[in-house]
Amino acid sequence: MTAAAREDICAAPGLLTVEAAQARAADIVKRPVEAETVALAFLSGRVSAADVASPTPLPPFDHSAMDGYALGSLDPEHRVLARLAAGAAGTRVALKPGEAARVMTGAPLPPGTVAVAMQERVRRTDDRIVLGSAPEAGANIRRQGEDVGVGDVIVPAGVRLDARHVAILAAAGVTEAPVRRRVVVGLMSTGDELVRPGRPIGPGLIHDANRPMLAALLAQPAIELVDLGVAPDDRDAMTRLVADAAGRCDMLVTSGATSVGEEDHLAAAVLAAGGSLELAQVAMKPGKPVVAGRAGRAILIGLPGNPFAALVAWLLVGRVGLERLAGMAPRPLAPLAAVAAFSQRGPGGRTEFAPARVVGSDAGGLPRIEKLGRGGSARLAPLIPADGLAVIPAGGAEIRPGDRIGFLPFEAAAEL
Ligand SMILES: Nc1nc2c(c(=O)[nH]1)N[C@H]1C(S)=C(S)[C@@H](COP(=O)(O)OP(=O)(O)OC[C@H]3O[C@@H](n4cnc5c(N)ncnc54)[C@H](O)[C@@H]3O)O[C@H]1N2
Ligand code: MOO
Repeated sequence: MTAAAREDICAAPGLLTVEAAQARAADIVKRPVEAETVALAFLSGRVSAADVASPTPLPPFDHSAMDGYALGSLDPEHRVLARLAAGAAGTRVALKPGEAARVMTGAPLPPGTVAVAMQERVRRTDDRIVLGSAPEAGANIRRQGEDVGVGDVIVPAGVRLDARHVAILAAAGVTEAPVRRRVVVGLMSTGDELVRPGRPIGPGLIHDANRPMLAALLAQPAIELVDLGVAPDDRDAMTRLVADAAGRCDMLVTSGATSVGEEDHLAAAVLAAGGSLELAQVAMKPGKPVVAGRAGRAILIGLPGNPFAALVAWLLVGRVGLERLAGMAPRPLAPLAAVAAFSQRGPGGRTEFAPARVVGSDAGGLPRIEKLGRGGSARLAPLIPADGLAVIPAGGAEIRPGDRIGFLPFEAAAEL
C-alpha cells in the first residue's frame, strides 16, 4: 500500500465509504485498454472508443410516411400524374398545385410535394382524387436529415454498444466502428478448502462457487476471461500466481484471503509480487474486506471469500474499475428510490446490501421492498427469489415499513 493510500484509509475513522471506495477503484485505472476497429456484426456488447459521426443524413431523402398521395397543394381535388413505390429512383415529375402522385410508404417524394394524404382519406376516380379533409402542410412527409444530420454523432465514445447502436450505424451505412479491445480479466479463487464443482468434496472441503459466479457475471463480449484456478493458502505460492497473472491480465479478480486470519495471504502476496494496495476495508455489509490495487500491469480486485460478500463487493466496487478499464464513461450505480416493507433496528455502521424482492408499490408509486433471508454473507439461497438488492444507508435510524430505502435491480447491477 502506498503511504498516501494508507493515510487516506486511516483518515476515515475505520472504514472507507462505499462512494470513496468507488472513486478509489476508478482512480486506480490510469487509462482504458487500447482501441481497435470491429465490424458491425461483432459490435454488440463492445465499448465504443471514439465518437462516430454520420456520413449521411437520415433519412437520406424526403420520403412518404404513408401509403397515399403526394399533393402539390392542399386543394380538395388533384390530378394524379405518377406512381412511386419505395425504392423508386425518383421521378422527373415536379408537382404543381392541383397535381398529385400515388406514393407508397418509403417512396421518394417528387419536388413540390406539400403534404401526403393517407389513401384512406382520399376518394379516387380514374386519374383524379378528392380529399375527404385537407391534411396539414407537411403531413406524412419524412424530411431528409430530420433524424440525423451529416456529421451528427450517432454513437458517442464510452458506451456499451447494443442493438440500438448497431441499428443507427447500419442505417448510416457504417460497417465498422472503433471499440476498446477486450479487457483480459483473470479469475482466481483462493483457499485450500476449495474443490472444482463436479469433483467430490471430502471432509472440510467445499465447492468453489465464486469463480463460476464471477465467470457468469463477466461472460460478456467486452471481456476475455482467463481461468486462473485456485490458489492455495500459502503466501509464496500465491505470490507466484499473482505475479504470473499480473503479467498476462489487464485485471486480476480474486476471492478470499482478504481478511485478517492467519491464512489470509492476499495482501502480502500482492506486495511480495511488487504490487500495491490502494483500497481496503469498506463500510459495506457484506463486502467489507474488499481490497484493490495494482499488480504489474494488472488492476487487482480482491473480493471477500463469502460468496454473497464477493458478489456485493464486485458489483459495488470491482465493477467500477472494470468499467473504467473497458473505456466506459463513469456510471455510478445509483439505487432507485423505494420504500421498506420491513422493519429493522438501526443504525448500522456500514451501508447494508440485502437480497430483496419487490412486493408492490406504495401510494406514491414507489416499489415496496421486502428483505429476503436472515442476513449472512455466505448465504446464496435468498438471492434466488430476489429481484435485486435493498440498500440501507449507514448511520440511518431504525427502519420502519414505509421508510425510504434504495433498491438496486439485478439487471442494472449486473450489466457492464
Ligand atoms: N477476525 C475477523 N474475521 C473476519 C472478519 C474480520 O473483520 N475479523 N471479516 C469477516 C468478513 S466480513 C468476511 S466477508 C470474511 C472474508 O474473508 P476472506 O476474504 O479472508 O475469505 P476467506 O477467509 O478465504 O473465506 C471466507 C469464507 O468464504 C468461503 N469461500 C472462500 N472462497 C470461496 C469460493 N471461491 N467459493 C465458495 N466459498 C468460498 C470460505 O470457505 C470461508 O467460509 O472474513 C470474515 N472474518
Ligand atoms: O463483510 Mo463480510 O463481507 O460481511 O461477510
